[in-house]
Amino acid sequence: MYKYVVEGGFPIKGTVKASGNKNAALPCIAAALLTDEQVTLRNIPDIEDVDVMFQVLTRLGAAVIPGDSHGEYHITAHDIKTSEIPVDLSRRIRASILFAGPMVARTGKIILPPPGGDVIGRRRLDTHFLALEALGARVEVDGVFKLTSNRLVGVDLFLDEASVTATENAIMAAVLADGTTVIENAASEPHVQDLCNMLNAMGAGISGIGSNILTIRGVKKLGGTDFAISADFMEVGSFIGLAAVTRGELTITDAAPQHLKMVKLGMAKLGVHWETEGSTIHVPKGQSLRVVPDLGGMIPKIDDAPWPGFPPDLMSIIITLATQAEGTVLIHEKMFESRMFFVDKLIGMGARIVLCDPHRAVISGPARLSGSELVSPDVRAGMAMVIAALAAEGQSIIQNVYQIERGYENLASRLQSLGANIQRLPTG
Ligand SMILES: CC(=O)N[C@H]1[C@@H](OP(=O)(O)OP(=O)(O)OC[C@H]2O[C@@H](n3ccc(=O)[nH]c3=O)[C@H](O)[C@@H]2O)O[C@H](CO)[C@@H](O)[C@@H]1O
Ligand SMILES: C=C(OP(=O)(O)O)C(=O)O
Repeated sequence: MYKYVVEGGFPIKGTVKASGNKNAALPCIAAALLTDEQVTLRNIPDIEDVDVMFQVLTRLGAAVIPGDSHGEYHITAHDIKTSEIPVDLSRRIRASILFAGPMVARTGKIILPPPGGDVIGRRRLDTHFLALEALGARVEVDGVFKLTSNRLVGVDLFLDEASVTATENAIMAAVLADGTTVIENAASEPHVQDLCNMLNAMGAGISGIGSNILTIRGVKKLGGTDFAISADFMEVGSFIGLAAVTRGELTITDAAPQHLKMVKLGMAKLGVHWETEGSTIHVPKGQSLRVVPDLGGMIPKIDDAPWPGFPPDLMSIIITLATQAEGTVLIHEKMFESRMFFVDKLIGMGARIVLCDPHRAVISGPARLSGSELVSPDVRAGMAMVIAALAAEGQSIIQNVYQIERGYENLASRLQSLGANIQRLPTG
């Protein structure tokens, strides 16, 4: 168990390379189960969630061998020895649900203890099972989820919500089904697109990638591939937020700016700007953060939505940013029920926030923040606390950093290389 000890109040400065997208790496790792040939994945981030996914793959019988370069892994799922996902691993991450689609498609069976993950509200799994049932899987729920199937058959699916991981599970089952599947109201985030592109490189027949209607022509067999994960736009957005609140100067390379169009619009409402050159983003120093009112001087709103809307995983970051911007803004988190509760910690540091209900907060800034004792409830609130601590005067101690490091690669050392005063120390 580790904690961060942070001395705030200093601008960050330097260059950082964006890591691979966690939410793309996780389904792509699970998708390696869909073939008995070798799959090489590149740009896989070195984070806790990936480590757990690899442990599950290994327990299922796959070989996972690190390659020569950072983030490169060779995975071969030649023989799958068991259909049971170990309970200790399943409950550590939400993404363990991503084994459902590939295991049912490849072996016709999975026994999956309830997945774990962030404490950000009820996280329904209904869409996953409705989709897999429609494709021909039998679902039994008895403490664990047991899915079995003799044959998956292509079907027309209209998802009851554009769930990211449910779409990914449906895709991974449909690629090996008999016939054609059409998924309407599909999620289309960059990570869903990465998964589809990887599967097509393995021989799958997916069209409509990037839209909310996917057509999947089932094939008999998939082969190996060599595929690079795209940049983590949640990490990039977090680093931009950090540079802006500390009035620092930051260059982010390999940042996939094409994934940040709505983030740019959202952050511009708080006066944050950056420049783009190719795949590099440059955040200029000393930005004056100021809320830009809507027409007629009205209070603006920043709200999240499925892609291409403002990403829910950056709401905690933008809340912290808003505490440092002059003016008033409404933040409306529509997708998760409990993601906003961490704002009481920011209020404790001096932020001026009215939490209207679990989904809406009115924030007036700028507020002077003071260092505090904090516990990270989830990966993004944890990162938001790190950002607040680096903007605050004095020392903060952040506990439960496991919940941050499951999504941010080598965070403390990368922040140190940007001049941040942050130490990662054992608790106790
Ligand atoms: C491993 C992974 O990829 N995790 C991501 C994935 O989780 P995950 O796939 O679990 O999230 P879902 O897309 O299923 O749903 C997220 C939340 O949004 C709500 N919802 C969803 C779709 C919709 O049209 N309307 C709506 O309100 C759901 O009820 C739920 O509360 O997508 C989430 C939403 O981008 C991200 O926060 C997670 O980081
Ligand atoms: C909620 C998140 O992750 P997960 O779905 O893996 O819990 C996140 O990345 O913000």
